[in-house]
Amino acid sequence: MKHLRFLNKHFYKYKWWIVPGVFFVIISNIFGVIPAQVIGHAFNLITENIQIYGLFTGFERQQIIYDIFSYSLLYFGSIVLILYLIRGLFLFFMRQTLILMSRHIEFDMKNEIYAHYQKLSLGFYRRNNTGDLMNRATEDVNRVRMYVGPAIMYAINTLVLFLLIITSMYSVNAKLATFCLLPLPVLVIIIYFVNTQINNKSEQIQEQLSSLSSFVQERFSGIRVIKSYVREDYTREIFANESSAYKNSSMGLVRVQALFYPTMLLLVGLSTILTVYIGGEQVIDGSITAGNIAEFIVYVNQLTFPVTMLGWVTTLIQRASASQKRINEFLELQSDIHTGDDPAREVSGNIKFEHVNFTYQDTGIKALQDVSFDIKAGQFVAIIGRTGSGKSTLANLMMRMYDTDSGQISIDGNPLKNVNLNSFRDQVGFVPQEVFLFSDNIKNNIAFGLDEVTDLEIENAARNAAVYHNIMDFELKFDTMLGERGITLSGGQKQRVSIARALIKEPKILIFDDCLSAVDTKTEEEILNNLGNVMKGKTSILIAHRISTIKKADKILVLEEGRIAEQGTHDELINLHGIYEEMYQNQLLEEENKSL
Ligand SMILES: Nc1ncnc2c1ncn2[C@@H]1O[C@H](COP(=O)(O)OP(=O)(O)OP(=O)(O)O)[C@@H](O)[C@H]1O
Repeated sequence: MKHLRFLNKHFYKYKWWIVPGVFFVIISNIFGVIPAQVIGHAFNLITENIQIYGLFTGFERQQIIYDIFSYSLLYFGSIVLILYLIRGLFLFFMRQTLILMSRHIEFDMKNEIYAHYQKLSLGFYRRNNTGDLMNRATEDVNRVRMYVGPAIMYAINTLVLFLLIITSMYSVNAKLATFCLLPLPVLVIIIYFVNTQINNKSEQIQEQLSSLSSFVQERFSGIRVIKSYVREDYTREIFANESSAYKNSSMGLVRVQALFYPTMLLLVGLSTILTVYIGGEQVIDGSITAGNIAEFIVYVNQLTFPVTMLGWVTTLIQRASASQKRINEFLELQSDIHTGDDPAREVSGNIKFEHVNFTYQDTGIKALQDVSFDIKAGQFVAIIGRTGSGKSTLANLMMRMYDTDSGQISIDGNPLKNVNLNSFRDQVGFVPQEVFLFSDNIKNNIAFGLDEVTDLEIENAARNAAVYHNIMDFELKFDTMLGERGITLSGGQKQRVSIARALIKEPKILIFDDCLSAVDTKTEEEILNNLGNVMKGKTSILIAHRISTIKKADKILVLEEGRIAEQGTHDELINLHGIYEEMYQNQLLEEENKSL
């Protein structure tokens, strides 16, 4: 329960929804209880007048008595109807305040969680899977909403109704009231246990359902592999097994639910029988009227629904508490990357690494060790090395996606940790190794990093990234949709669209993380030529595997197992006769073999 305290700030914010909401609950219940008393009076009227009516059998006056009698009944009936209508109106207001408030809180919570997630560093996203992040922002928030809305509303409703009915019952007759209420605690306990069972089974079903959806999602994403390996029958069998577990659990749930309503009706029936039996004795004693029995039967029936709700509300609160605990776990996390205190300033493009060490915390892999180098503003620097040598890690550290364990990275002489992060990242064009394009049109994908952009700027960026002609070949040109809702670009086209996204920013520093790998050598040359013009006087850092790509670089850093093994220009490195030269010779050999 203590986790739900987090919600107090929302309750405070929406106090002017809660106060009238509670008021409407009280009023609606008052109008729910009064009709029972009116029905009691009507019942008395019937029992008393029916005898008088009988006495006048054969007399003319009998018709007059009948008229008065039926008129009075109509009058009572109308009163009951009006009272229930008023109750309905207040019930409407009650839902309009309390349930609407819960929707507002749900909206605020989702926004708060989303904004918080965005602040957290890459490390957080490495440690937690996307499914879990999404569940907390949707399913868990939904469960909390069920607490702030329906659970609170029904809890107040039940409390008010109980107080009103019990007071009314005891004011009529204490003995009858006690007997009438006797089965109710048993009903509460049974409902609580049955509800817990239903809940456990529902949770189990929910888990099976999400595993079934994940299975289906994965298999359909990999449908090409399934078809090529002719594994359709095998996959269908696994699906049938998974789905049969889901069916069995669902049938278990239906069994428990089937038991629930008869049990409830049995206990309500018991209460009614007790009311009639004990009430009948009291009527004979003369301590209550027959109308009181009718009144009590209405009360008992009115209590049934809230009592059922009580069990439901308890489980809603338990679920909400568990969900809020999960939400709080993430909300209490602070990003390990904080922006520096320096004011936002224009970047010149000098980058310096001094004895930088970096280990991935989750795997313990030492990705960079004692890395030192210096990049002057305006230089074209290339980074090369075998796979896993730490090239992408280096690029990520430059973007401050992670912080170094030791050593220092400086930008224009200022430690990166002091630099205003948003302003710095705004001035860097970063093309990551794993290209990511949004399910949107090409135009919006290219313009992603900017708030305002002209069509001409988008076209120029596409030209510089050598993807303009490809885009113009599509029927809808720059309006072509990508992703699930649109066309699938080839690997090389994707890379070039994401290069255009970086170039349109006119960045002061450009970082290409192996993003020319799927581009043919001719197009690569075109892009590099364009870069020469666009990035004149600005710093470009290119991570690559092909030496032909980086030959012209002002400086080449050769990484080997997280360390800088060699650095210099192409000619200098060839003369070293080290790793670089070996890589160069191997690549020349490969080219020769290909041309044979
Ligand atoms: N997010 C991560 N969490 C844990 N370990 C990682 C992570 N990213 C990379 N590594 C490990 O760090 C080392 C360096 O990886 P990195 O991606 O920097 O290499 P790379 O030179 O860019 O490789 P490639 O050329 O194949 O892209 C590798 O051993 C890799 O397994």
